[in-house]
Amino acid sequence: MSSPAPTSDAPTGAAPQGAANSEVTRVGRGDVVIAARKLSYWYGQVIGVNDISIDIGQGVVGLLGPNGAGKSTLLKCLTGQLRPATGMATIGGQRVWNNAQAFSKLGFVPEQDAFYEEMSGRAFVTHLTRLQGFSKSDAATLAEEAIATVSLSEQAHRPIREYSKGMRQRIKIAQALAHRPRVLFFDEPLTGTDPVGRRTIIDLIRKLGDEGRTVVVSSHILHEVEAMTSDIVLINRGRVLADGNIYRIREMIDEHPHRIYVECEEPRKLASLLSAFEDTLELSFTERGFFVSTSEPDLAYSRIASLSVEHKLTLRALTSTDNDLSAVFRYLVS
Ligand SMILES: Nc1ncnc2c1ncn2[C@@H]1O[C@H](COP(=O)(O)OP(=O)(O)OP(=O)(O)O)[C@@H](O)[C@H]1O
Repeated sequence: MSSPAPTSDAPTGAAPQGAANSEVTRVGRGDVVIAARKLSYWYGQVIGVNDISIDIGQGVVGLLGPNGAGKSTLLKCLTGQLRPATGMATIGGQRVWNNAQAFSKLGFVPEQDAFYEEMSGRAFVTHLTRLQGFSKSDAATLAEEAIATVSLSEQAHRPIREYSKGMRQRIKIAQALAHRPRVLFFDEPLTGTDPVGRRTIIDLIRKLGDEGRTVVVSSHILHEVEAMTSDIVLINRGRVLADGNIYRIREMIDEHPHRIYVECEEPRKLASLLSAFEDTLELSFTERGFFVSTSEPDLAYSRIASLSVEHKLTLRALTSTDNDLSAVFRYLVS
């Protein structure tokens, strides 16, 4: 599996003027690629993001915060989809808002699906690549490469309406990669994926970061972000918690029981297998699955995956609720 090589016009550049450096959160390696200064956005009276100043270099950077923290709003401001109410965002030193040139340097994987369901995956990626200004044949070649990178070549002729959730995520990733941007944004890329799809996407994101791209990934699940990077920005109520030390956060989260939601064949059987372990603190059932509280989240995730394989209990969902993370954030900001 290979991913397209980045184009040569690598965007690096000076951060915009505005805030004193002491107020600026710095993440990622090397030169500043993405910069925001005093960035704010409101939805009427509701704060989306509030006075964010950040410099982001190369590699994978996790944007971590509970639901409603402002992650999607920040990503939309950084990618030029929303015009900030105040402040500005740049990529490679170029203002992002209303700037087609900056736009062609980035790839965006949105949280929501926005597909033409009848279109094949191949046609979807090719058409969007053409919109970046490539000729028909170049767009077709680039699309094919990107589709191979996400291991969907054999399913690319099928209409998207037939795709599973994981395949939909992967075809969205292919459209973001096809024009070979140096800068990529993923909004909650693991939502609804099964354990195998999750692993594939995590590995791909890590690889893109290792290749020297700047990859910003939002998530409300620490466990997921940690699997991709230790370079993490904490965001809550529209603000960056610059003083959030990730190791301390990890300790605090470990002190709180971690709640995992599982859907599988025969949920009661899997739950009863899990109940034998000391770190399983509580089990509660829903119509289609169950919640398990554990004091050892890392262990519990791998145990659930291996027990379901061993006992042939196909997993349909394995997600973390963000209750524990919200509790830690409330503690941090109070
Ligand atoms: N279109 C909208 N209209 C009004 N308020 C909005 C809109 N989009 C987001 N908000 C509000 O802005 C705040 C930040 O939301 P945002 O979606 O950026 O957070 P998030 O961290 O991405 O959360 P989630 O993972 O739940 O999407 C929240 O209070 C949210 O309710």
